[in-house]
Amino acid sequence: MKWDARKIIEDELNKQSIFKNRESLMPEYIPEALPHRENELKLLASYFRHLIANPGSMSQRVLIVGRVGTGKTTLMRTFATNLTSIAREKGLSFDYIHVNCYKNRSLFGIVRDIALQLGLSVPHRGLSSKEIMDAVISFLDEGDRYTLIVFDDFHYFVNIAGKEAVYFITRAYEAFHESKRLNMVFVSTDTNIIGVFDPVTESYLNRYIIKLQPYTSSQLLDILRYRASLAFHEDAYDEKLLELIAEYEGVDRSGEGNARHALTILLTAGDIAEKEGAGRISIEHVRKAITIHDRSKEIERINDVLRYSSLHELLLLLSIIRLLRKKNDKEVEMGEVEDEYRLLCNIHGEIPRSHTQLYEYTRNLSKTGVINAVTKNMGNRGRTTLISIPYGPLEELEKYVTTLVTKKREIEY
Ligand SMILES: Nc1ncnc2c1ncn2[C@@H]1O[C@H](COP(=O)(O)OP(=O)(O)OP(=O)(O)O)[C@@H](O)[C@H]1O
Repeated sequence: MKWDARKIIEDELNKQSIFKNRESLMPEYIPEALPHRENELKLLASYFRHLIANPGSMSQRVLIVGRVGTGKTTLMRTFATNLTSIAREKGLSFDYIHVNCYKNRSLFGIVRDIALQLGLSVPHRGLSSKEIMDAVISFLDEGDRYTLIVFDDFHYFVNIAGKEAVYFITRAYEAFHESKRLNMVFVSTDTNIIGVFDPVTESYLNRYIIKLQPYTSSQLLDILRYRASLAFHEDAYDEKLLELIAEYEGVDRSGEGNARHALTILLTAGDIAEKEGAGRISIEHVRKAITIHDRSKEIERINDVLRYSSLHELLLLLSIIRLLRKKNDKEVEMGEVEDEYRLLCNIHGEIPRSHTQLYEYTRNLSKTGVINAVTKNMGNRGRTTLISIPYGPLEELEKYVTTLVTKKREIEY
């Protein structure tokens, strides 16, 4: 038969996909409905009632805690975007700002991000956090504006920026809040985070805390039903598949109660069926997806952490992985990691970062649980940092981090 590129492409394009809207199963998709989070949504509305009823009467601060995949980010985005449109319909100038504290881990980074999201222009250097915050408050005052700032993944900021920086943000209502235009929500997976606030803030937040419980299988089943109806054609799946996933992941069935996991498994099962040209998803496709999911659990965990890492932080991590594999050892020394890192930089045509910067990256990777780093006294050889990675397999991790490096380079160049 004649080899016909056009026909191959056309056949593929004309193939009926089982997906109606694959994107609606992606983690960043914001669904219109959040089954089993109605009460939390009501609670948020009651805490922020003043913003609509009597703007400027108070500055509210709320803490949201819950394990990974319990819907914290989606709940906040849903609440804040709806509140914004209600406020604007009432003629209020209202801004919702979502600060990602993994991406912005320093006080300056966070304050600058708030200013930028409000449309202010802020130089990279030259201004202090206090000066930028002053500019933010003046902007709000002059425009008679109100704002809700959501600090997502706040625990990263706490761990890396330290207590004083937390104090600056959480007590900003005293220093800057005379006008009562700032409202804040702190979101965290760390259920003990309340302990990092100063005593006054802690006792305040204790009254305004919303705890999201991990989902049970029957709750996950409702979520899966809803999301599957958005993502797939009706005849591409059936209830049994969803039940299998819900039972695997439900917190009452020894799963983690993580909606992200459940949705990822459904998406993977759909992808496998699509790749096989099966026309519909089978129980076997779901089983395969669960196996893949089990294998990549650790990688998925660090995926959240590494999403916003800089190119050189990733290159350093890649050096650690490569060296651990090459030496087939359980730990490696910082000095040899730096040599490997310089080698990698050379291969990629990158200028290596300084020792101090690398030390900073190591600290961050260790604090976020991607690596273990301990300083050891080596007798007359002085002190050294020993680095290990307690999960794996490293072969898969290397592939994964290499992909991240490639993607990062594509974005940067
Ligand atoms: N009640 C729900 N209904 C529908 N989808 C949900 C629900 N809860 C969570 N999800 C979905 O599960 C995924 C994870 O949710 P989300 O990112 O909000 O969780 P999270 O608690 O913020 O997790 P992380 O701590 O990892 O940021 C998203 O795709 C979200 O749309």
